[in-house]
Amino acid sequence: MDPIDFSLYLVTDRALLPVGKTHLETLEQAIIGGVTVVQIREKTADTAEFLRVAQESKALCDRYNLPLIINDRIDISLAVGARGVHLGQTDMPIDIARQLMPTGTIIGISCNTLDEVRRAKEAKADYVGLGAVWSTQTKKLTSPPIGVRGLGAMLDVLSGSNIKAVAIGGIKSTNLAHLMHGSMSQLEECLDGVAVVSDIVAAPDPMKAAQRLKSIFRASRIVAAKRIPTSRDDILTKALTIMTAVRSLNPLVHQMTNVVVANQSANITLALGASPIMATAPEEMSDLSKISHALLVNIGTLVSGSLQGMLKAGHFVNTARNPIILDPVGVGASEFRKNSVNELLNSWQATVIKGNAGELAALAGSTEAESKGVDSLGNFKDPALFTRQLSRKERCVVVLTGETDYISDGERVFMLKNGHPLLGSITGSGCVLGSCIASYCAAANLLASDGDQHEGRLNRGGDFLSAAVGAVLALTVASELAAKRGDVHGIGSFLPALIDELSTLRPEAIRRLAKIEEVGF
Ligand SMILES: Cc1ncc(COP(=O)(O)OP(=O)(O)O)c(N)n1
Ligand SMILES: Cc1ncsc1CCOP(=O)(O)O
Repeated sequence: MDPIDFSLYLVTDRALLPVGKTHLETLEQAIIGGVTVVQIREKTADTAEFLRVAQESKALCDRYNLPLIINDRIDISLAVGARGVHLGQTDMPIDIARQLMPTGTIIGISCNTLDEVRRAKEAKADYVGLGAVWSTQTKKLTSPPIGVRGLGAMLDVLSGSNIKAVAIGGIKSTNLAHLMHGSMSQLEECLDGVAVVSDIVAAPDPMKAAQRLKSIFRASRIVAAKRIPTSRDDILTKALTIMTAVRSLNPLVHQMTNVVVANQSANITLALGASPIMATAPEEMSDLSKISHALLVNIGTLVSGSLQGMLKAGHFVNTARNPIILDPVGVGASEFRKNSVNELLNSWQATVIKGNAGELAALAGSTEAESKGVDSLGNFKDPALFTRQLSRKERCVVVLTGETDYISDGERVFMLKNGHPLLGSITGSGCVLGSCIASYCAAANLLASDGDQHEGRLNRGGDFLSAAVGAVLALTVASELAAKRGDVHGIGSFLPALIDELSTLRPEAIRRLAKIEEVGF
């Protein structure tokens, strides 16, 4: 028998059908739209009704040569000759189900924890349904959603096995690209498919809904496979091209930052040649995402209201395919900050995460480097390796700041040694670096060709590694030039001099002064 294509797995729910639509017409429309496998899920029907729905659905699926799976009930699956059964953790164990079902029957199981995934692997399930990823109106959840990052950890457990993995719970065309990008395993294995209920079943046009999901799924898998090779000199040249583009394109950089640094962040952004807009109200996030070119999210003085704005803003910015820079300031200082960053990263995909050793350790759940409030105490034994691993885990560029800065896209790691002690002595130097990275990423994204696979993208495919390198070089080289000036006598006179130096900084100065090396492994 042909292997099942799990790409777009429709799970039915007749209770969600719009008024006037029948189960069979919706199912047929969804199949025409591109569903690749169907599961009949009947949680309240009695046996006779479940059997009738299953038989009718099987006849329809046969007409389109599509595999049918039955939720929970081995007897109904056998009765209609379905291709398989989907079991829950408290249903029939997989080994007994195998004995009862004909050879070749597909057996899937729902998994909500890493242990459940490990057990499904041992029991040789054919596939696992991982979730719920996000909250959903379709089912009353008994445990919290696992989020895209939880999914990635589950895919790590399945690495190297033949078990297929589909995600389920709250999946819609508006969050599918983020799901596909953010959930990849450390070895870059993607989900085999997505199981969807309401986004198709409750849609006014189930055919269009299925088409849209399918096209985003396909595009996301192609985008995931792409890589841009870059050498040390290449990256410097690209970083300087982006620096020039910031001035010529004058991107609008939306910054949701903390109250301590808002003013200097706005001035530094202007000095680079970009334009700042500092706004936090959730009500204006949709409008701002249409006019801005990048978003900076800095949690330095986070309150519940601003978190809501950040959650919304990120969602709209991913949809607009613009970059998001996350600065998890002092994330290790409180449970509120930790939970908030977790929620942010499960709600949208960051393009760059920047932080000091203490912050990035807290974000990664490592105890190697500790923090005192927003300051870092100590560093990692191998900062380059840590940066690369975090970048792979979070599926974005990571900038680890310190006396030496490390920047990685999960493949390569660059080590940058520019800067002056005065930069570390003013408040918010890390935060203004976030503004620089956001401005450079905005320009890099504008420079990128949009590509044809745009539906699967969370940005235009800009070179964000070079952008981050360029931004760090701009700020640190400018700090060296500012510190040398005769009118700088301490931190009070340093900040305006830094802003001046940034506004006149030229690519040639960076090329001459840059201390950048690629770290080999
Ligand atoms: C593919 C897929 N994954 C998960 C489920 C959840 O099924 P459900 O019957 O609602 O719950 P459990 O009893 O399995 O936890 C599904 N139907 N399909
Ligand atoms: C059956 C199931 N299992 C986990 S979440 C869920 C419901 C998913 O429905 P929707 O796709 O409408 O969020």
